[in-house]
Amino acid sequence: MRAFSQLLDGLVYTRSRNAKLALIADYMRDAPDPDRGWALAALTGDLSLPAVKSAAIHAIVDERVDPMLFRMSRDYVGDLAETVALIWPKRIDQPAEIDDGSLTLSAVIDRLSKLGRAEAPAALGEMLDHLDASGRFALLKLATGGLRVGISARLAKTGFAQAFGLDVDAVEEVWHALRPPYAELFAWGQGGERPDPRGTPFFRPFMLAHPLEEGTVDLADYAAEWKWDGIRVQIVGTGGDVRLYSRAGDDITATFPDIAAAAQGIDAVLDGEMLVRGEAQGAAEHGGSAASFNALQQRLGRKNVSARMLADYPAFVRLYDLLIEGEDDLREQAWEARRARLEAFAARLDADRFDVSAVIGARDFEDLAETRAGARDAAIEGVMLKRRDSPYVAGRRTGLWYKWKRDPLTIDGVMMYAQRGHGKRSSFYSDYTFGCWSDEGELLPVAKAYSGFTDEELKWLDSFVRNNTLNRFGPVREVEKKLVVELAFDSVHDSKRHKSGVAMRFPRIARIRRDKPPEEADTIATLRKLIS
Ligand SMILES: Nc1ncnc2c1ncn2[C@@H]1O[C@H](COP(=O)(O)OP(=O)(O)OP(=O)(O)O)[C@@H](O)[C@H]1O
Repeated sequence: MRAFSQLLDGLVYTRSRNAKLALIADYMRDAPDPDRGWALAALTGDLSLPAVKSAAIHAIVDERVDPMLFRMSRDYVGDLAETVALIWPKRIDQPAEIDDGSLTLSAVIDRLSKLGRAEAPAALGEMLDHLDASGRFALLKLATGGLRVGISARLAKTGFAQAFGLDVDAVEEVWHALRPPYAELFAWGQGGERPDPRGTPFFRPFMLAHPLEEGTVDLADYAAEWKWDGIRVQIVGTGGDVRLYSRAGDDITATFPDIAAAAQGIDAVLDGEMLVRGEAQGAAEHGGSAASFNALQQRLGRKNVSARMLADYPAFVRLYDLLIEGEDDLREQAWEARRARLEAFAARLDADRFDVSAVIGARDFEDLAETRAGARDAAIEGVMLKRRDSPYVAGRRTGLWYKWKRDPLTIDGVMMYAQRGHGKRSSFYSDYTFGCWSDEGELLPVAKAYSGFTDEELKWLDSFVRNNTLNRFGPVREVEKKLVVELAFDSVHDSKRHKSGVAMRFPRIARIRRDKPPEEADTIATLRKLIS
């Protein structure tokens, strides 16, 4: 437990990605089994323990900690686990160094996984008594579920891979077939056999695209498809089971039971875009019948999907690649060959739930550019270009796939609030909230933007904020409503969370409009007209 808690401490206090990786790799190399496997599960978010409710922690706190001290520290520290770890009192009969190293991470996990609700406070109290402050922090983080120490699952896997000289994508490939504490994975790292995930539906890392910055491609070498505005999904069917994986490799089968059911029985790995049926604005001309991202968003992140949801927002997948069919791994083959196999395969699937992303017919690049410029379908984000002879490779490989996004939408907003940034920007007011005018003539926030300006402009914006502050509340400054900025964004949607009723996707600053008076900034009504 001591080594694990030191690792968490290190991760909390380290900003640099490489330093974090080194900490994880060192730990993975040196810690004993099965502790390091449990640690890996905790770091990747794959450890599922019955979370101890914060009520249980409050119960032990009431019993053991001075309430005044708790309240003050909580206000100061914020996080419950961190607060309790800090102020937990030692008993008088205890030696100064409580954590003698005998309490292992595995023992803690075992204990937590069997903990009943009634016994939780006493058992936690007893464990806390045996740990130092870092250990207590680690224990309480594990107990409350979710470490939140600023690392992603991918970073944890990369650290593991680095420790044993493995390729992280190769680790990703077998990951979903294994369960914590990943004995087979560590055996592989130490020179053993690569775990064989056959018979288990498991995720393969996705092929990604580079932006087509400038220049053109020859359409004799590249095929063009629309870039659909949904979420990437991999459908894996083996041994009668079907799993759906997101871009990050998360299992999203439970969120899309309609798709999983329709894919039942396939023996293949398919790649495509999850969308929701509907007629997005202008859809018909491009094979359409997809709603905008707004509709899909209603389905995302849900575990228990009601029948109503399924009926109101029916999902379907627009397929664009076939990685594996039966025993045939097609990834080494050319895109064109895979595409032919995909079309034949998809013809056997339920047409309500699956279609194939059409190849855009264009005479040449200019013709394609014209078609792209004229595309009004709100479910389209731009164009994808795929080299006809390219294999399917994980990650972004120059020259194989390009994304060529549509020009962004723009609107003029007025700066309302500003906050300091992070890291290199922590001494600048670099994070801004912008508003547009309501029908009643009130300025309402519509977007937060922190990018799109040069270093020079940042300095200018920072001093604008400092010289035009009306009020301060906490870290936020309210500024005089007089600076107009042109905001670029990818799309705009209805939003119940914002008073303005709208939310933008990927807003950024396109231009500072010092020439424009705030009264002439755009209205929310204008913004609403751009809702897709
Ligand atoms: N026809 C298509 N072929 C491949 N990818 C597509 C297609 N239509 C939409 N996409 C989406 O585009 C993404 C490819 O772009 P990229 O590799 O840059 O990923 P990204 O970082 O998610 O990009 P972005 O944030 O620009 O959508 C895929 O992850 C996928 O979700």
